[in-house]
Amino acid sequence: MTQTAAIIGGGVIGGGWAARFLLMGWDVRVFDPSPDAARKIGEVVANARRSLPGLSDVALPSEGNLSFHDTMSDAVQGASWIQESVPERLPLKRKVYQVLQEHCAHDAVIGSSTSGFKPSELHGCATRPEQIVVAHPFNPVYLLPLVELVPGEKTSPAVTVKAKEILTAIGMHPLHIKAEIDAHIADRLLEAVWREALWLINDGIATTEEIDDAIRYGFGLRWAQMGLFETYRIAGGEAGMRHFIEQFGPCLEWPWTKLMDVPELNDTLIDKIADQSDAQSGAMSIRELERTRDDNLVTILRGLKAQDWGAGALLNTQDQRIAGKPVLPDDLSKPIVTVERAIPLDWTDYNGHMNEARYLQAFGDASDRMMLLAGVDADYIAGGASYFTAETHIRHIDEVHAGTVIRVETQVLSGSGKKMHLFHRMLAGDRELATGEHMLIHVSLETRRACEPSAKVSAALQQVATAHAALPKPHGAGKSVGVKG
Ligand SMILES: NC(=O)C1=CN([C@@H]2O[C@H](COP(=O)(O)OP(=O)(O)OC[C@H]3O[C@@H](n4cnc5c(N)ncnc54)[C@H](O)[C@@H]3O)[C@@H](O)[C@H]2O)C=CC1
Ligand SMILES: C[N+](C)(C)CC(=O)CC(=O)[O-]
Repeated sequence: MTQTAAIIGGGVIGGGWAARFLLMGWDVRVFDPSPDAARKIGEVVANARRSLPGLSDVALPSEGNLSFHDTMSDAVQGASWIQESVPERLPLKRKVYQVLQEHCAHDAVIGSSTSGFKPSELHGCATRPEQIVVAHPFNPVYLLPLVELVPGEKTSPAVTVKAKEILTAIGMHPLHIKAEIDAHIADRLLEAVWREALWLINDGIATTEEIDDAIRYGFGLRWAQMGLFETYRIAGGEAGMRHFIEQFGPCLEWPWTKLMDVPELNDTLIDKIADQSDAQSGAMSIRELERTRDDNLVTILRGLKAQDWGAGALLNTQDQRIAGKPVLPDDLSKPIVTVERAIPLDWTDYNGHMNEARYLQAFGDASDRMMLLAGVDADYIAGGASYFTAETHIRHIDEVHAGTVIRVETQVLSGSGKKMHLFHRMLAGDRELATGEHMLIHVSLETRRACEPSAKVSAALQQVATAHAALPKPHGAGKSVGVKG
């Protein structure tokens, strides 16, 4: 059954939550008194639609239904998750809980996006504090998986468990923070960097652009994949963390930072920062900057996916959860769907459509899936045998663009002996985009020479090939590159 999330406050963060829930198949009900809320959320959801589905190598659930409501009482109807993302003002947040708890389900999770308030501060005079937990996300919520999950003393442990389950199911990484502190973990770290950056501008040492360059050409890249401690462990050389601390620990007592001192945010400093930021980035609109940010994040995240590391490993686990266990379909009277996915942003090229290399990647993924369905899984490969592709013929029939959901249907032309002869058709709906004919040979990973597959794999392939032999020979099968005239 489709689940429902209520979004209370649909600004930058509420819009991001709405987009993530929606694209993960939830119905989303929004309450925000601003007349601009529907337009703004529409724009955030449009950004999410072009970026999020391509992070996954399998098809996401069908998108849920987005609706806007005039009252909070209406918005929370049927919601099992309620996310409060109203402005960072404690009396306002407390008032919101009072109103929504009069109308929401008692077993719904109420998450707060608060960047800085502790859950016990939010609990204040709530009717049922046990329902309320801090769920602090990062912008853009639809791409970044981290959510700091901070239960308060009065939060029910069952709510924390349910919150973890739901956040994991929508592709997030709930980081359970056991102690309540102002600004949780990440904003405490970010604020230290932000404070130093303000000093550097105030003192005329660096501009906004120079500070951003210092981050994005250097340690920002490192932090995307290993964080602070693993990075510094490596920086200690072979002696690791102990040597690193010996060498750089004393610097903490030197005047490298301005510590807790904050520059006065007077008009002069605010004008200086805003003017420098305009000079640095003013040529692009916020929406253009968002799209550039999203393109870059998708590329980084997909790179981490290939390494099965950090946030990329999380995405791979999510894909496996969605795809389920590979089993041959009962009905073999038609080709097998071996790939169903959205085209990622980084698969397109200077012609504005999917690059030719990615057709091979999609067909390669289809062959991998067929191998898995036949029983050639990680254990089989670790046992010393696999398939190598010996020959490929791709026909490019129609263009395909980022975000389009494609499907590859695979017909097994032959599966006897050492050969696996596959014919893949790539489609978007009924539109044929490409075909790929592939000959794979079963090999011993020890000798690197052809050998017979196991009896189990052989039988599975034979079963499919026999059933598929009743299908018409696919158009284009057995063709070489055509030369007309
Ligand atoms: N902007 C950011 O980078 C991040 C913000 N947060 C947190 O998310 C929360 C929201 O922040 P933003 O989205 O940035 O603010 P925002 O100003 O973009 O959005 C707030 C939205 O709440 C609406 N609103 C005001 N009163 C309301 C009410 N009584 N009921 C329902 N909606 C109401 C406003 O119309 C507005 O659309 C804050 O607690 C903030 O600390 C968390 C992570 C990052
Ligand atoms: C600036 N901020 C405190 C609202 C930032 C956050 O809370 C998280 C983020 O996305 O950086």
